[in-house]
Amino acid sequence: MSNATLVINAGSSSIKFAVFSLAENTVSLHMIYRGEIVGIGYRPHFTVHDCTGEIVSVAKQSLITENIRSHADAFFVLFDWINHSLSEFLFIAVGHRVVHGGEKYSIPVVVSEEILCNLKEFIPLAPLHQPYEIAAIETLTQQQPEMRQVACFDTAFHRTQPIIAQQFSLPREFRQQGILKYGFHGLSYEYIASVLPEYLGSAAEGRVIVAHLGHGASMCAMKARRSVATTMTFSPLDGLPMGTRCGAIDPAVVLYLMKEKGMDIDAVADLLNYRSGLLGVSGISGDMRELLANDNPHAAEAIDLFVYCAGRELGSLAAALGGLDALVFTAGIGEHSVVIRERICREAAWLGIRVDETANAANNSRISTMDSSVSAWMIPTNEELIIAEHTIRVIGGNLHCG
Ligand SMILES: Nc1ncnc2c1ncn2[C@@H]1O[C@H](COP(=O)(O)OP(=O)(O)O)[C@@H](O)[C@H]1O
Ligand SMILES: CC(=O)OP(=O)(O)O
Ligand SMILES: [Mg+2]
Repeated sequence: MSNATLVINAGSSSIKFAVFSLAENTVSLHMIYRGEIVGIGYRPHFTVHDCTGEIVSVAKQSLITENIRSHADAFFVLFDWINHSLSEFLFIAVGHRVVHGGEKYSIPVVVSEEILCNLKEFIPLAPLHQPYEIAAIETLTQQQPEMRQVACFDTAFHRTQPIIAQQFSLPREFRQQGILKYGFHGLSYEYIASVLPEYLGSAAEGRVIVAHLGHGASMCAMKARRSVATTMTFSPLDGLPMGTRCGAIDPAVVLYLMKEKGMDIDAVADLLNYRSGLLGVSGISGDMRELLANDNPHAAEAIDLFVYCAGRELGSLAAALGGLDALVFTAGIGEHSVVIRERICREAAWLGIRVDETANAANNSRISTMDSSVSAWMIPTNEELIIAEHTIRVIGGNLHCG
């Protein structure tokens, strides 16, 4: 049996996972399997790839996949696959993405009963993520009580931001109560920051905006590879419009809906989290790929709004950085949608970005022309690797990555 670590990354519409083997003495990490259950709740699909990128399990899963209607179903299918297919590995630890760590958790931790209790307090702030991440930890605790489980937080990367970027203009006592701009997608940004020099060379230490555009979407302004500002704030609801989330909205809209339209808290929460964004505006789907393939004008309107908001947020983050050296696209939409990348780059032409249509269409890493004063890039994210590295370090491994 060889030692391995399992990583679970529960997103709002997907559960991604990866298995890393661990060499006995050197403790170096090698990814051996990577898989995902995507489209949970609308069009579930389960795939597993080996380290060469070959699909090792999918066709056989199609029957099971039909039964995945919720994150709970997805975990059942995933753990069943792991128990049956990975019996040659001895898992020494499991690393989890946990979206909200609040003020208290700014570094990864080994999960205890007390920590789990604290993390449950953040469920109302991240209802599309935190419950599923906690469910994954609890399911594993039941199955294997001795397993060390490490929580790695999406919020942690942003704790380097200047206080002014983390503050709301509310009376001081609210800050003491933890009403702060936390920021999210931090594990993805941490990975991108770690590989930026490989792509950008010395420009990696300059002013870079990373656009994590997935089912949830945000942007992060980095100076010298550290977060200085981001579009998501107190919860993963703020900033850009997303698959089903509204993004930035005047808080008076909430007050109006409740006071004048008789909507209660649950109805408003449901509206803003599950019925808005691309889904709400199009009335068709929250999935960017489906909207791009649909010729209904409402689909086009939802995409136009997404691109427009991304363009405006880019301007705001460039202002926070005092200029811009590079723009990086990542996550589901950022990595795969040639059209959205090109349109956002065109919105940012005034900042000095000139998209290279051929390079963009070919999904090259560099997607801007060589004479573009601000370079643009597509860099696939790898939240799982960052989680695995943290997990091994937290349990005391002396890590060299491979
Ligand atoms: N080829 C593509 N073109 C456009 N959008 C895509 C493409 N591939 C994936 N996407 C979009 O990426 C989003 C999912 O991103 P992902 O980062 O995997 O999600 P999650 O936030 O659940 O981790 C969906 O909106 C999906 O439609
Ligand atoms: C924080 C967040 O929105 O995550 P995801 O993009 O995985 O939904
Ligand atoms: Mg994600």
